[in-house]
Amino acid sequence: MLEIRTLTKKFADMTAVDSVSLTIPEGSMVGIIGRSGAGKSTLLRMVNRLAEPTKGTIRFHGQEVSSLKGAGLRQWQASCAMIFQQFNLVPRLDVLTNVMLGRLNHIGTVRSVFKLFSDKDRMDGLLALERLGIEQTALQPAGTLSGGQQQRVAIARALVQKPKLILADEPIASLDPLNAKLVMDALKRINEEDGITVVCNLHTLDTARSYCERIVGMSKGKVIFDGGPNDLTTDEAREIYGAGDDFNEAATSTSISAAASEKTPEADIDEPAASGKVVNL
Ligand SMILES: Nc1ncnc2c1ncn2[C@@H]1O[C@H](COP(=O)(O)OP(=O)(O)OP(=O)(O)O)[C@@H](O)[C@H]1O
Repeated sequence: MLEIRTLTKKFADMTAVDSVSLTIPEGSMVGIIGRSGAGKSTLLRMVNRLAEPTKGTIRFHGQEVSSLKGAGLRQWQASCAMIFQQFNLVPRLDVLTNVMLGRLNHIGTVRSVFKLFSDKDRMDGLLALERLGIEQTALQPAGTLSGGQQQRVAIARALVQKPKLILADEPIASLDPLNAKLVMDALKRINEEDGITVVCNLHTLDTARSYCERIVGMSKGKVIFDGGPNDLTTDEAREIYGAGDDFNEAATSTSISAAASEKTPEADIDEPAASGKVVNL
C-alpha cells in the first residue's frame, strides 16, 4: 500500500503539487491524467524521491520513504522502478547491458562500478526481454531500436529491478498508437501477472479509461477527481483538461484501447514482437 499524505512541491513561489493525498492499494493500476503542467510528473518524481517534497509524507507498507537517506533511499529507488517518456537508455550500450543496469542497486559497489554482471543477471535480463517479446534484440545497441522497442527495453530494465512499484511517466507520449498499445499492454500484463502496482501518468483520457481501474485527475497541482473510469463524467473530464463547452474526449485520444483488435497490420510495425499476439508476456 502506497500512502501519500498532503504531498506538496513548490518551485520558488509556484506550487507544482498542492497537498495531494492518495492511498494506492497493492496490485492496482492507476492512471494519473491532466493537462500539461498539472503536476503529474512532479508527483511521481517525489514518490521515487527524484524530487524532494516541500511538505507531506510518502509511506510504503507503513515505512516512511519521504525521509530515507543513503542506503535506505537507494533500496527504495530500487524497489520503485521509473519508466520515462524518453526511455532513458544508454544508446551505445547493447540492449542486454541496458536491461542489466536495472540490477545495479542489487549488486555490490565494485561489481556495479565495473558492470560485472553474473550469469544469473544475464539470464534474468534475457528472460525479461523474452517476456516483452524482444529477446532477439539483446546484442544490438539500444540506440538502433525503434521507440516502441526501446520503451519495452526500459520496461525489461524495470522488471529486473524486481520492483514493488512501477512509476511510468508518460510512457507512451513519444510513441505511435500501435507501439503505444504494445507498451500499455505490457504494463497491464505485468500488473496483472506479477501483482506489481503500476502508477502511470497519461495525457490521454481514453488510454486511462481502457487500462486503469482507477483514474486520478489533476489540475493545477491538486487532485480534482479520483475514481473508476466509469465514474468520470464529461463535465469532470472537461474540468481536468481545463477545456470549454466544446470539450470532446476524442481530443485527448491516442486511439488505442486494451480491448482493441489484436490483429495488427504488420507492415505498420517494424518489430518482430508485434507480429504475434501483441506482447508475449
Ligand atoms: N525543476 C523545476 N523547476 C521549476 N518549475 C518546475 C520544475 N519542474 C516542474 N516545474 C513546474 O511545475 C509544474 C508542474 O510540472 P509537471 O512537469 O509536474 O507537470 P505535468 O503534469 O507532468 O506536465 P507534462 O505533462 O507537461 O509533463 C509546471 O508548471 C512546471 O513548469
